[in-house]
Amino acid sequence: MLKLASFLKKYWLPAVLAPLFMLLEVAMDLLQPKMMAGIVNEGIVKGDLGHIAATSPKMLLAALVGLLAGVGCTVFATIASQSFGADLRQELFGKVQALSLRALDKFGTGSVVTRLTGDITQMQNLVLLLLRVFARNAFIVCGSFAMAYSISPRLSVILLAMLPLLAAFLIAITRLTVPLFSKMQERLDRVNTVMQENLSGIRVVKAFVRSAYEEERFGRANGSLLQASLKAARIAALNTPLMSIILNFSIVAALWYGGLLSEQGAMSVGSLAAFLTYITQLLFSTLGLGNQLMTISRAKASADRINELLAAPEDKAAPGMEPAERHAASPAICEGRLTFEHVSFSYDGDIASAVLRDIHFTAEPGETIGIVGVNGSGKSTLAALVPRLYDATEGVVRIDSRPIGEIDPAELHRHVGMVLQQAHLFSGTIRENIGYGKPEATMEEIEAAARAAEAHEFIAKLERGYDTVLGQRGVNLSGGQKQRLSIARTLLLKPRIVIFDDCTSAVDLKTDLLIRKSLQTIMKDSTCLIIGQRIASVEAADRILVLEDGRITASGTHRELLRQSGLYRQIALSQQGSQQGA
Ligand SMILES: Nc1ncnc2c1ncn2[C@@H]1O[C@H](COP(=O)(O)OP(=O)(O)OP(=O)(O)O)[C@@H](O)[C@H]1O
Repeated sequence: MLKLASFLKKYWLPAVLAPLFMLLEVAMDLLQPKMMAGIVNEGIVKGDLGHIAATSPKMLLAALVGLLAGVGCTVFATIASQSFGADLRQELFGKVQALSLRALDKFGTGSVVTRLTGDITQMQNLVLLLLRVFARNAFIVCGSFAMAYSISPRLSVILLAMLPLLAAFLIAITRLTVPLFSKMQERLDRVNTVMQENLSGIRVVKAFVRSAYEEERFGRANGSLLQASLKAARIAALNTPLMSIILNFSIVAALWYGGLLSEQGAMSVGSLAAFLTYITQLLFSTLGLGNQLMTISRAKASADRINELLAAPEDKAAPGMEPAERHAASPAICEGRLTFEHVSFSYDGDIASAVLRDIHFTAEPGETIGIVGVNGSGKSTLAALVPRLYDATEGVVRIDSRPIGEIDPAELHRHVGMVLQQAHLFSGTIRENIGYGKPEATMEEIEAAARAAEAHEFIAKLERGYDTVLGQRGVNLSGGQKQRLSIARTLLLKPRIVIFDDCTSAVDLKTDLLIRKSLQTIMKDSTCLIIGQRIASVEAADRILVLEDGRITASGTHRELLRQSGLYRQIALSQQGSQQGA
């Protein structure tokens, strides 16, 4: 938890002022019983009305100062905790952007979302609590003990005897609750995952009339969260009564002794009343501290989860090289020669379960390489290694003879463009979406990229053209239109190496042909990898690689492969009818 405290450094002033104001408020509160004792002893018992008249305005002033100090504390504590939460959220979001896909796969989206929202809110609440209520209770405990001690040291020492017992109890309950709160947050991850899957796949759910099943699935996740919450709550519920027993026991002992002293005339009634007020305050504030310990336990579980995400491996970190060194050591990609040197890859890092094995080929600058293979043969995985979405488990991927691990990530991404199978668009205008990778692009550049991707025609037909606002994930476009926009987005960057990962699967064959023709012109100097289910998408490539079970089993031109590769011939024959039909 202390690691995260560094996020509070920037807001040290409000973080210091808040408890100071609270200290002032508590001091004012603690003065009241003492002044009241004076009124009882001097004013009421001795009938000194002047004393009452002189003390009353002081009590009012103390109350007013206490009130203002309380407001000040709330304002500063809110500034510090909200700013702390906002910075932590920003940092964590930045971290998520930098995380390797392997790490993201491990955490899962639901868990990342819970950490970014629920866990950070827990931490934010903790800071607010520590600066206000916890500080108040801690000051009251110390202050009321000091005041009680100033009235009767002998009586106060009895209260001290309870401390070891109380400490042992609080340590035990914290040990019990932290793992339970961690479990609660994990179950919350599951609830978020189910919710996200449902919302992003709501069309499938409706098409398959599976709402009832989805509700049941959500109910299971929700029920298991409830169970974990109740278990934690049951333990936490023991906190107050057990602490009350310990505290009340010691207070009864102090009172019994206080009564004796008063009877013997060793203690005045007013002092005994003030002493009682102080130890009652002490009792409530200690109970408050105990309850707040539950919030701290919960925040500790959240802090561990946030730290786990902050410590997760980042993308593109070349082993043994600092980013600055990498940058200095990284000349610009100039030719765009792409080499896979005996590359194998496994998603879980275990070579025994590799999905790519011994991939070895070179794509020369300006060359177009087609990659075909059945579903699951490893085509998209191979493509993902080029922009380092994943790193090769064995072997090396090189660009212009340099291992890609040594190329500055920004440089790599500037020169490697990728159009993914799933066209993912963002809410915003069409213009913003095409210009996503180059926000400074002119309208002419955007339009040229859209024309090359055969998207200009349909955009021009829209009422607001390039200023048409897309819904979340481009929901108001057809699948083929989305794919064309995502092709335009990549073409705008004019990358040296460009990968088209089956990105025209939803485009009709005629448009696919037009796109490929314009690509041949616009990308003639770039190295292209075209992954395609359709032979028509790759047949014009300079060379085609056939991928089977993660291995390259044949390589050649369309004509050569028709003769040499049984699988290629099979795929080509199976598509002949549909192509002729088109
Ligand atoms: N994120 C992932 N984690 C673990 N395994 C994965 C992941 N993505 C893909 N795989 C596995 O890797 C293998 C290759 O998948 P890949 O997506 O590269 O195939 P593909 O040839 O592109 O398939 P398709 O033609 O269906 O797109 C498959 O067996 C798949 O189950």
